[in-house]
Amino acid sequence: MTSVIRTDQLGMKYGSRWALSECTLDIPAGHVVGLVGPNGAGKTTLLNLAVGQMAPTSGGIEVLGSRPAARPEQLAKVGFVAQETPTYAALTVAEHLTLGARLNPGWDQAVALGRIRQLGLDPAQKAGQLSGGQRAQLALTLGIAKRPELLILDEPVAALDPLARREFLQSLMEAVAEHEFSVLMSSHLVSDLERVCDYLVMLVESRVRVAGEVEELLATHHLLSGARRDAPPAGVRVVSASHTDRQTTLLVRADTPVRDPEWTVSQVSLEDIVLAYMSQPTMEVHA
Ligand SMILES: Nc1ncnc2c1ncn2[C@@H]1O[C@H](COP(=O)(O)OP(=O)(O)OP(=O)(O)O)[C@@H](O)[C@H]1O
Repeated sequence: MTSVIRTDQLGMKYGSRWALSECTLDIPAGHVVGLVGPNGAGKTTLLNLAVGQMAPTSGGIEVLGSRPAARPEQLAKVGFVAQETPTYAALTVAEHLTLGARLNPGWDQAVALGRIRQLGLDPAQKAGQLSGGQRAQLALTLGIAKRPELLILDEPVAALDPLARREFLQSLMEAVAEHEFSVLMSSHLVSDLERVCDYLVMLVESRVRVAGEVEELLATHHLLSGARRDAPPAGVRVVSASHTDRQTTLLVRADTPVRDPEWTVSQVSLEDIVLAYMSQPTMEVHA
């Protein structure tokens, strides 16, 4: 299967500090990938490496089969909406589209105009006078009208209110359904990602903590509760554990169903999984 992003022991160091280390990933095409992790985990660093804005300190990265930004054809295949959805305050909406058309060989003006009309944006309005949500939608329009194979978005909804976030993600999903491109999107808002992503990559303290298809992550993680004890059931890896005087609760990864009568097994949400990995950066592994 084609990979959109493949990294091998990828590392990036600023001064003496690793912002990303030993990052090995192979993300198949055709997914909406959520990139999550606490502040400073290395998400923006990974995205900037993926768009070729900087070169890695160690290891390798391939995006759509070549080195990021290696050739104009490769640049044309990757759209990027950087953090804080950058637009030019002094340019009108229409001028942004003109600029997009000039800079991108695969530019689809019909798609761009259709989206602007659908969003109710005034082509004559300057980007500096748009609301945060409208600016984000304009930046997304530029990314989509480029007709990329992979669209990378760095925290695109961070500054938006819940309604604007929903509208933004809705437009993104409509565009994905219509044009069939892959998406890699970082966000802190796991509940939003849960609605739109079918693949998750989680970074904690500059390392990949977990990566995989959401469906598989949900199928292989469980919440176990039972009488207080220290030992988990056989064959599970404990991701996080909490105890009261009488009860133990474990979030575990298990490749086969847990059928131990001593434990009550419940389903977990993606948010439960993310929070468990975040709260226990050094995961214990039990045989
Ligand atoms: N230009 C830079 N110079 C020095 N250190 C940097 C630079 N950019 C990032 N860092 C450091 O690298 C680490 C990873 O930063 P990065 O921005 O990739 O994290 P992030 O996961 O995107 O964080 P956030 O969620 O807060 O945006 C942090 O410790 C940060 O301080």
